[in-house]
Amino acid sequence: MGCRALNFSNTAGLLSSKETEMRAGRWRRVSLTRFRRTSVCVRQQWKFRGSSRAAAPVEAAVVEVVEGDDVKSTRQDSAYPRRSSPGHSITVTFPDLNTLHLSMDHRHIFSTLETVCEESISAISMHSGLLQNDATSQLLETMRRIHEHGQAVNALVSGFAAVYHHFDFNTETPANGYRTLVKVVLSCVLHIIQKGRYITSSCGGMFFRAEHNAGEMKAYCMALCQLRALLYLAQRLLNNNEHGQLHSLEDEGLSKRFINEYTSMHKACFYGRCLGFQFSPSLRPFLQTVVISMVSFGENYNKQQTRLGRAALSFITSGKYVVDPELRGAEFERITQNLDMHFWKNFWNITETELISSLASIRAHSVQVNYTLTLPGEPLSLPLAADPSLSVTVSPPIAHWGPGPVHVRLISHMLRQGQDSPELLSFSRSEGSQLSLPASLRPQSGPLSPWLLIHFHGGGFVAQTSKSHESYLKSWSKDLNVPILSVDYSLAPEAPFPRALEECFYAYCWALKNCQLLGSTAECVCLAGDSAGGNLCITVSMKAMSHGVRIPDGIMAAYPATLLTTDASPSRFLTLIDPVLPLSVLYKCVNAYTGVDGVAVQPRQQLDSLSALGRDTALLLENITQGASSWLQSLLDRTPSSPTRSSGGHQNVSRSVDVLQGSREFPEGFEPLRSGCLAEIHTPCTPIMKNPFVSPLLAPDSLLRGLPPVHLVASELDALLDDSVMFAKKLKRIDQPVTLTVVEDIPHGFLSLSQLCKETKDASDICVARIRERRTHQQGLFDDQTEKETLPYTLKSRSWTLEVLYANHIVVFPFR
Ligand SMILES: CCCCCCCC/C=C\CCCCCCCC(=O)O[C@H]1CC[C@@]2(C)C(=CC[C@H]3[C@@H]4CC[C@H]([C@H](C)CCCC(C)C)[C@@]4(C)CC[C@@H]32)C1
Repeated sequence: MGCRALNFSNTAGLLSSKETEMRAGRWRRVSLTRFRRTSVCVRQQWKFRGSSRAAAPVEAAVVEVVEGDDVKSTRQDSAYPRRSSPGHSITVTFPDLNTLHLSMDHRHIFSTLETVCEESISAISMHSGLLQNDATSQLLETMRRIHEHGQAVNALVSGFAAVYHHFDFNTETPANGYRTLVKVVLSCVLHIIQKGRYITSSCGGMFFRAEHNAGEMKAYCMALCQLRALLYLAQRLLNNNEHGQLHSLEDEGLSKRFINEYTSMHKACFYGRCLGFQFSPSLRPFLQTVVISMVSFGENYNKQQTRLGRAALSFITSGKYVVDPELRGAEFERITQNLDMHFWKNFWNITETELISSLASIRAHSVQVNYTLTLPGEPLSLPLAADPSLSVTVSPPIAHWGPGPVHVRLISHMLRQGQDSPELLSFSRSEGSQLSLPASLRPQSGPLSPWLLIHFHGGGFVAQTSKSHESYLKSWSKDLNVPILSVDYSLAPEAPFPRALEECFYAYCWALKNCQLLGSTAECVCLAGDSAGGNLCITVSMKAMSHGVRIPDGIMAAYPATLLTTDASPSRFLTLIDPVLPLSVLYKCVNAYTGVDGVAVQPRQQLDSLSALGRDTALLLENITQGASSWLQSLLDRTPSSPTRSSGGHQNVSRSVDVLQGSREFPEGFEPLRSGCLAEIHTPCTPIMKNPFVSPLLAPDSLLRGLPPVHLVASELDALLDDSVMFAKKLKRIDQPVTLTVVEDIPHGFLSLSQLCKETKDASDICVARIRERRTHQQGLFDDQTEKETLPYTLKSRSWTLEVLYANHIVVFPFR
């Protein structure tokens, strides 16, 4: 058989032939290998033209072909037995199932869900007949529940779909928390459809693993039930809020009630089998690794003294969480609800251990300059922006423990003038091997760059450093051909607000004054930051305005936190299901930064890393022995009725919280699943949280007017999406220059994951392009001939291509 195109009438039974034709232009041809006379198989190779989803693989699909060219039915199934016998090759036009829901009406999805439920119920009943065992009856019960949830969720989704466009930033950027919730629900339903189809078609087979499939379905059923609860909460929010407003700013009581609900709701199902179902498939293995590492680290957290020791022990105990997703989910829920801030600081800083940072640096670009510097805490005199003949004195950071130095890291792809000057080197800290190179071995220094990028890292104000963000900064320095100064501000809870802000502002002013030492003429200075760092970019600029010093030429804030109050918003409901930012952890960050936890304030101690490493290594052997025995012990101890396990169970969970029974956030007859362990969320709403320098979204217009152009790059599946949407709207309302780009399918913190897959790399490239846009504005800088000659790798020519690509990255949301 030669190559020919199949006339395909229905994909996964979800598209009508008319729609199929309409969307034909979006499909590409893929090659299929023929297995038997009537079936063909395609694996992980569907691509969607011109979309950021381009590389998203889809699990295997089986297409059944009847006579001629017509496809009778299609199934998607990762577990479908694949025979590897070589066969004929045919070509079929096939859409990406991942993008299918983008082009579909949600009603269609729900009617398919209904059919799938009915078909699977009758197939299971038919095949199991009188010999129903535990697993098959569980499966039947689960399908019935899904059917019921599906009907209720369908009505809710229709309600949101009718109004959610009112909350968008503009028509080109259709994104807000309501749309996100709907998208997450539909993604869950599509997973159920896919698994349901498989069950229907294979439950009669000899190799059908009823118990495994019942477990999978049950997990998705629980997820759907909890998502239904979130939709009810979001519906309340929608009814309560003013037109176009996403946060419940006017009603603190409502947020408190939501938080009470949240604390008791079951979450483990989102961290077990369904972990990261909402994200791009290429990220799921990584998320699994992070969650497994986290629970193993958490289990050993109180037992061990050192980070390295804990890491080794965690590695050993992680085995049980790999094989048992329910146990993993329950443990993750327990950890996120109860462990203290220091656990998160330690775990989030795990990337700084020698082993992980050297692994990460293997793929990172190499740079000629990577120095850590300590800026002395001395007053600076800077010219007034309004009248440069006058000057203003900027005092060093003083909050909480008086004047002190500020730590920074200078990263530059190429060595430039000033960067090897004795004056700069006098600020250097021990790290940075290039500094010790004899002059003869040092690369020749290039010219000063006309611009400078100042970076503030994320990490919830409590964790991470410029080093954790080094890998993407190195490639930015190359792509943008710019020196980058990343600030290692002091972290909470030891250093609450305003210490970090003061340090960042001081570093900004120092860089303006000493730009030549950093290899720049500072004709164009941009600020960039992610998450908590995005917040600092905005607040540092506000501080520059209020001090009368020069403001930066542009801001690029990736998924920034702009509102640090406890107000609910639809995207914030994602914290119930998000493995990266669970609500209880966010609260701990906010409380630490705003000083609510009242931890004793003390200057940051710089640990002598060499002696720490020595001590770590000494304890490592001891830990490994202990770890191995404790893992064996835990395996022996495990019984099916152990308390941790039972919290993942359907029935146990729903009965576990009597206190909240009868709470009426939900309609009669519905109750979400409850958790076995309550989260401890301490939520005082203090005035400091409303301080505009903590929550710039609440800043009066007068404080925001005069800000430089702000480029926000947010993630559609991020709990902080609404923070970006509302901040962009606020700036637009007062005619401030602002752009909002929303990327799909990747979580909060995607910059830290930019080496992981194409989607995160593309998102990082968008951030680069947004920063580059500022430079494009400064035409003069671009025409600098010396710059072009000495730097052949400048990506000026590529920027056009990228700009075309970006248009596709702006979320095109289908559910209007
Ligand atoms: C019920 C509704 C009420 C809603 C009320 C909401 C109230 C919330 C209020 C305010 C919100 C704003 C608070 C401040 C937000 C700050 C956010 C903020 O800055 O969050 C960052 C926190 C660190 C992190 C999670 C992140 C990004 C990347 C992550 C890193 C990626 C890889 C790293 C792993 C450790 C690597 C492991 C390797 C291994 C295989 C062992 C990992 C996960 C470390 C943590 C970071 C985002």
